[in-house]
Amino acid sequence: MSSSSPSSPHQIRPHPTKGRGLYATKSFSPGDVIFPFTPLILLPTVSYLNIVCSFCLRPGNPRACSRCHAASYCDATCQAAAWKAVHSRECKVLRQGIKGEDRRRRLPTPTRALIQAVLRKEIADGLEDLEGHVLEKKAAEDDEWKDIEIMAMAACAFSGKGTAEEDIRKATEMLCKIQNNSFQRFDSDLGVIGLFLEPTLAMANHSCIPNAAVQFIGRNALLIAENPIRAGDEIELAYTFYTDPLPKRREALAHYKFVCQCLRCRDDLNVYQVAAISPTVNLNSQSLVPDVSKFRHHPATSNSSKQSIINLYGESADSIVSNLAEIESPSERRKLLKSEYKKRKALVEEELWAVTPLPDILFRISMLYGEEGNFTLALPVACLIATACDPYQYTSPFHPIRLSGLFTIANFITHTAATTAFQESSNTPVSKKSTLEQKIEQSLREIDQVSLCQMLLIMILKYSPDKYGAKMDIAVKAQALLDDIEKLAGREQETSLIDEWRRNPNDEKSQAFFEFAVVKQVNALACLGKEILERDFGNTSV
Ligand SMILES: C[S@@+](CC[C@H](N)C(=O)[O-])C[C@H]1O[C@@H](n2cnc3c(N)ncnc32)[C@H](O)[C@@H]1O
Repeated sequence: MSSSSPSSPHQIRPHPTKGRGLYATKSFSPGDVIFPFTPLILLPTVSYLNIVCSFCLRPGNPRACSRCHAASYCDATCQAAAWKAVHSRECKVLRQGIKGEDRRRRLPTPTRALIQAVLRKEIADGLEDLEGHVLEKKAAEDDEWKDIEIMAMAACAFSGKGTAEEDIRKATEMLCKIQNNSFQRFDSDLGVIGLFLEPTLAMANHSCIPNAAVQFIGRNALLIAENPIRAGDEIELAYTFYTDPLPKRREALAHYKFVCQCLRCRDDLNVYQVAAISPTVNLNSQSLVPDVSKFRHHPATSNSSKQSIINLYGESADSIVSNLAEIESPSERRKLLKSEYKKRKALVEEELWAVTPLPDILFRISMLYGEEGNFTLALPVACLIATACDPYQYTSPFHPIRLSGLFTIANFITHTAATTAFQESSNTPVSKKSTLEQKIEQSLREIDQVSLCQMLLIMILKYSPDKYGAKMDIAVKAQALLDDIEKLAGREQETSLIDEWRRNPNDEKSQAFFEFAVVKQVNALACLGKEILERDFGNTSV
């Protein structure tokens, strides 16, 4: 573990109850990059070995190493860098002693990480001081320990460094440390694509109300402030989905061998109660949240009947997400989503949209409409997520999921704008008999969709971290779309208003413009999203 220099923005110190902890040595505002970390170990997970570069983890069409076929690279630069870092030794090992490419590819990710640690002294040294809870895990003698032993034996056998009792003991110890201190390397499009370990970053302890988060750019992990952090504050991250209900969080944290004592856990606070006390609520004045003052007084913060409904119907989205991943047919996925949505009818009726698993169900529904090319339905559901789910789950407008929500809306608008803007605008009012689709199309025709899309993309850039933002996937995608929009002719008036808002967002005129052009329109679409859900997923017919 690198010791912190006097100018370092973070410092490792003993913590009274959590071992050691990572502390800030200066203050940070939400969205600030505290520090960029370069990995000691970085590996794609098995299922992504052919999809992401084994060195920088960027998705694409990487070419497999012609010797071992068990690592792939974007280009010669990444391949050369990986070769120097670890692959020259790993490649030999992955080639030797086992026949058949498929088996090599299927070595579990922790075993491959362990092989790297066994082969390279620098990696083993980097793991030395980390907490692995080895004795507790060994004493449990459960399936987890049996798996650890099997993986350790496999890594020793593969690496050819000896399979004596002492070698295996050392390997189990390193594996426990790898497991207890790794991060899941997340990609905004693909989800979890790899394993990332850096010993100083690994000093950050867990909280279900974290004040910082990790975002990845290529090989590096950026530690980003989510809440205001003062010099001397402990920097805390979430090791698990902090919007899951308490029992599920406890289960997920059990293998880290501690019971979380944060306020969310201690008082079993619901998502609205945590949002109400968040120090970042006031930053939402330039966001899709229509009335920031109401935020702190959501009915579910005090109404006991709403709280009981949350306790009864709130649950983790894990099984829904994994069941959906198994189903290829969109119509079968629709059936499953319908049955899951209906099970949470009580949450819907009480408008408790931010309670897990409802946001995940809505997200999948919106993606399904998108996949089916039904963007007029996908867009309002995405607007509902961005206004009624995301701001409560992630109160900081800098949070990557908030940015991703903005991008999803902007992306759907590029489709709806193309289809609705050029249709003849009908002067006949929308009668009660009009289908919901007609009503939405009519609403879309009344919106300046291009300006809305442009402003959402500008918001993404504004909320991306200053120095590194331009390299983040989401900011790169937003900038590319923005460049296309800026090429459109005949938008001088709109462009001048948007430029003025961009320069002086807090100016009264700019605020009114933002309220009208963005907040009002997205929230109106979100209301239509509720009607869509009721019609397609809430009724009784399948
Ligand atoms: C990634 S390490 C964090 C650094 C660790 N505190 C150390 O001294 O090495 C994870 C371990 O830290 C401890 N830990 C993390 N968060 C904690 C919390 N909220 N309460 C108690 N212990 C915690 C647990 O022992 C856990 O297995």
